[in-house]
Amino acid sequence: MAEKVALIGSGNWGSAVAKIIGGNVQNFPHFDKEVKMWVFEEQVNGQNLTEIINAKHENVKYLPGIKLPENVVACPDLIKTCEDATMLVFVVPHQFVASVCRQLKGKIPADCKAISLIKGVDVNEHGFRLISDMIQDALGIRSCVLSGANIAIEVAEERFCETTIGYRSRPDGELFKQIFNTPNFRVNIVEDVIGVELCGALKNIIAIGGGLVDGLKDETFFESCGVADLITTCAGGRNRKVAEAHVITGKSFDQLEKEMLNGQKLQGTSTAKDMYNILSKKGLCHEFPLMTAIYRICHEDLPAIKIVEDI
Ligand SMILES: NC(=O)C1=CN([C@@H]2O[C@H](COP(=O)(O)OP(=O)(O)OC[C@H]3O[C@@H](n4cnc5c(N)ncnc54)[C@H](O)[C@@H]3O)[C@@H](O)[C@H]2O)C=CC1
Ligand SMILES: O=C(CO)COP(=O)(O)O
Repeated sequence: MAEKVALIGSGNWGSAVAKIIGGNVQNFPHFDKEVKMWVFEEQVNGQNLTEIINAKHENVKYLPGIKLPENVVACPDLIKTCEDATMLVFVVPHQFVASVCRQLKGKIPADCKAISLIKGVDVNEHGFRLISDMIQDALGIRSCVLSGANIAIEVAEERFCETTIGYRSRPDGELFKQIFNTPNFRVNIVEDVIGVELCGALKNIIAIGGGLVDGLKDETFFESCGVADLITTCAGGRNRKVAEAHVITGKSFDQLEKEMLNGQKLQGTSTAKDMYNILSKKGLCHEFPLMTAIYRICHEDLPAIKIVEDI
């Protein structure tokens, strides 16, 4: 039996992946050539968005300027979009997943498979749940996840990038890879749904922080002395080289400095000590947990793994 893909969502990212999936299903004999895409219906210039998409093969509101393959068919009815599908691609903003799942509950065959491209988590009074678990719990089907360093318009313009699929069952991971992988959108699959999904959800909070900091930042940080030097030193400098060797060999920083640097001097270890002395005198260590943890690893035999726990 042919696999049939349905897309649940048609926003910026949903439309970009519709372009990829619509193209890929045509390359394999075991995929049905039609890909239905559920569109949350709305009016654009007095016309239904689904009708515009099906006439122009373009999501003029959420991904303007990008042509979608003609086998991608926009559908305003969620149930009709999914009723004959064997592979569901969830790509709605995370706040709408619960209502989508409620509508689909009991209407999806048990042998259907899902993948979530959604970056977010579901929080309630008992704690939090992965979106892929929400889908699994509601529909009784297995769900993979896909997440990566992917900006919708860049992917739609076929600029090179990679992405990660996390699977629970390897055949699911391999099957979903077939509908996403292209020469310019390279998919790697890993057996770690939780890791892939949490990376995608939590990075969005840090992205807000990144924007806030950029907004506040003194221009000096954009000179070579700022972010550029930070990236350079973390990638190729002596401080990072010796710190990595400390983890791998278990030897002290002083010993490694002698063994590896042939008389050259590490600056980070002594500066960490100088800064720690100032921070502890001023009672500010708790406000600088990264600097404090690094000082303790360098000078107080704190295990390196504590860099994660202490911050
Ligand atoms: N845009 C991007 O570059 C990327 C987005 N993502 C993730 O993909 C997920 C979906 O994002 P986008 O496709 O960008 O969507 P989007 O940000 O473009 O969201 C708008 C979509 O939500 C729909 N919508 C509005 N009200 C709704 C409702 N009540 N019920 C259901 N749908 C409703 C709209 O019709 C539209 O399709 C998000 O979790 C996002 O983090 C992941 C990677 C890249
Ligand atoms: O997930 C994304 C990049 O990986 C898209 O990020 P934004 O939702 O902030 O545009």
